[in-house]
Amino acid sequence: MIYSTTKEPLLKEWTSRAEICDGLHEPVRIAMVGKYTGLSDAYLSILKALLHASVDLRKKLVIDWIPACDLEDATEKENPDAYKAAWKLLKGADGILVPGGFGNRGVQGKILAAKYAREHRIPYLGICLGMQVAVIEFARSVLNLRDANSTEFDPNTKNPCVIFMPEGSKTHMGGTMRLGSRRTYFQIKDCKSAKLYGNRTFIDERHPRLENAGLSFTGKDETSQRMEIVELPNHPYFIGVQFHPEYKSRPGKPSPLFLGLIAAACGQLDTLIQGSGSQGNLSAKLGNGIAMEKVYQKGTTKPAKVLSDGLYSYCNGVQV
Ligand SMILES: NC(=O)CC[C@H](N)C(=O)O
Repeated sequence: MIYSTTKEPLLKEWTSRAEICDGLHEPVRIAMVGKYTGLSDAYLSILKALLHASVDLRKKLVIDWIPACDLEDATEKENPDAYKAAWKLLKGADGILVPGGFGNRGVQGKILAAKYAREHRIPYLGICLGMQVAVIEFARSVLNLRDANSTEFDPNTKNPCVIFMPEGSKTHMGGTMRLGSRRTYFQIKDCKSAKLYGNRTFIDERHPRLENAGLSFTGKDETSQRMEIVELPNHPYFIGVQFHPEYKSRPGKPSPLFLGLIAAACGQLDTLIQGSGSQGNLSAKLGNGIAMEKVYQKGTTKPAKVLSDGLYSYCNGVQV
């Protein structure tokens, strides 16, 4: 019975992606500044999302793992070699990603990474905690609120710029988070994140909080109480999101924000954004079901023709 219904597996899409992936040689270096850098599986969804986006843009993904603690002043004294190595990697990166996380350890290093990205105009994507540290850093450095902090790290801070949600637990890690797929409404049309999501008025992304002033809060929840997306409008690419876009990234359907990071890291963000929008036809199918139709040749900024079978490139899990 089974034989009569089984068809030839359709592997063409997968094999063509794998072939393209194997042939990629132009590197894009992304610094992953996290807490569990010795255990890459801790960031598996993010690695896959980075891979989906870089293969789509025909770049060979190189991940530079940077333990956030190693960027901190204390490490300079205790372990100068680790400190030097961490800063060398950060300074050599084309783009910086600060993923989600909990607890105090490494937070100062993540804040320093966000500061470096902001001041040196390096493309930055902050996810959840990565968004929160970007906001804390902005409040401290730009708004001069020296003790600005999240109440998760300093419950007594006079300048809380990240707060516990009133309905969540204040005692359990993770009790602070919104869970599942939630709607985010774009507040500003002319921002990079809205353009990358095809100029839609809202998106549904998955969560596993935030209030402030100064940065551009380009996406909020349906109550406009919770900040979901922050951007620095005058920076080449500096975006923080409270949700986790990596969960919706798929082979052939890369997450728009990861595509944006990789494109910005390669100096191709304008080309990518120009191809998006209701009239536009960017590359491949983006997350959230947005259809995109062009792919990019490696090393060029010109869209290339779609693969012969109309499918897009990907490889199955090769990590550098
Ligand atoms: N997923 C995360 O990065 C969580 C960030 C932060 N610790 C919070 O609870 O809001």
